[in-house]
Amino acid sequence: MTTTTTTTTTTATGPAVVGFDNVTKAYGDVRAVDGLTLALYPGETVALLGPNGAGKSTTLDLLLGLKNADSGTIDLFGTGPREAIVAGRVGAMLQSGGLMDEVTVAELVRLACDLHPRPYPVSDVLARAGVTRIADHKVHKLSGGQAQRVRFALATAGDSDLIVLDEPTTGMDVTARQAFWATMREQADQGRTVLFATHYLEEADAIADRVLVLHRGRLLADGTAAEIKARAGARRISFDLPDGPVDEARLRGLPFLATLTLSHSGSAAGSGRTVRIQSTDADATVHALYGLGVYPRNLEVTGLGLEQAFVAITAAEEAKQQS
Ligand SMILES: Nc1ncnc2c1ncn2[C@@H]1O[C@H](COP(=O)(O)OP(=O)(O)OP(=O)(O)O)[C@@H](O)[C@H]1O
Repeated sequence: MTTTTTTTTTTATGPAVVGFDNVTKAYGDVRAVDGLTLALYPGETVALLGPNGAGKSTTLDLLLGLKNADSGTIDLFGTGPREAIVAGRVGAMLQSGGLMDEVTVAELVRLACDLHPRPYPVSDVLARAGVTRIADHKVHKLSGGQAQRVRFALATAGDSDLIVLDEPTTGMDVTARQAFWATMREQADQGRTVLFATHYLEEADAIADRVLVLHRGRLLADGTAAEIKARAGARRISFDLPDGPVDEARLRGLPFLATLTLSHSGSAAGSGRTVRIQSTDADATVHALYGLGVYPRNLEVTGLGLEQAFVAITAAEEAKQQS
């Protein structure tokens, strides 16, 4: 089966820092990563998206040398993953990365700094990750969100060129998330590459310069969030109808309709109906709407959000594979 991907228009600066060339990794019959080819460049913030089981964690594990590929090659900074990690080129924050028990946050961060070839001062690392206040707390007594911040501190203990994050903000509150992403943006602005896997599509939309969509171990889409949304094709149309009879069947007969919902919107000014449509050709649908003699109020035509685009793209791929 061939899978098409959109072409990225991300401005690549300099040679690739990460290269996957036709990489495959299977667990028994399951191809967790299936012929993956991609390149990442300095200064990019890249979101790795995909439904559960798409192969995101396996891809990151291969990148970090925690698993070996069955075939294909992985290049990091002109070497293999393990050499790059030993050289301190990569900082990583993994989903389930166990933190040592019985040590304090400061002790653990100091250890990570000691191990890094180009460490930052411990106090800077603690401050950047927002854990100075809990520096003398025992690691095993931290809340989920605090433990995530400590993992973040460990990933930024030294001057690495690539930062790899697996579901980094899980368990963080809104303030911690915002501070976290502001720091990551700074890291990317300084020329580092930030690669993160996430299930929070609004984060990917807001943060990432480039979005990779994985599906069953294959790269389904690669582009900016705007390109991915445009690729999904559909647009949303919403409008209000004044009080009075509505011929719902005629509305449902509009061309290029994917979905239609009708809801009542009672207000002091009177009650009416709000119609929400997803259309694969919004211009034609709106034209036909006027043709029905319907005069919509507050008409809005907007693109899909990244989340809806993601669902549309992955559902279309599922349908293609099952047909
Ligand atoms: N150690 C393992 N042994 C057997 N199968 C595995 C193993 N690790 C992953 N898999 C399978 O490989 C596929 C890809 O898993 P992976 O964890 O990489 O996906 P993911 O995109 O990170 O998923 P999630 O979003 O749920 O974390 C899944 O079908 C998973 O069940």
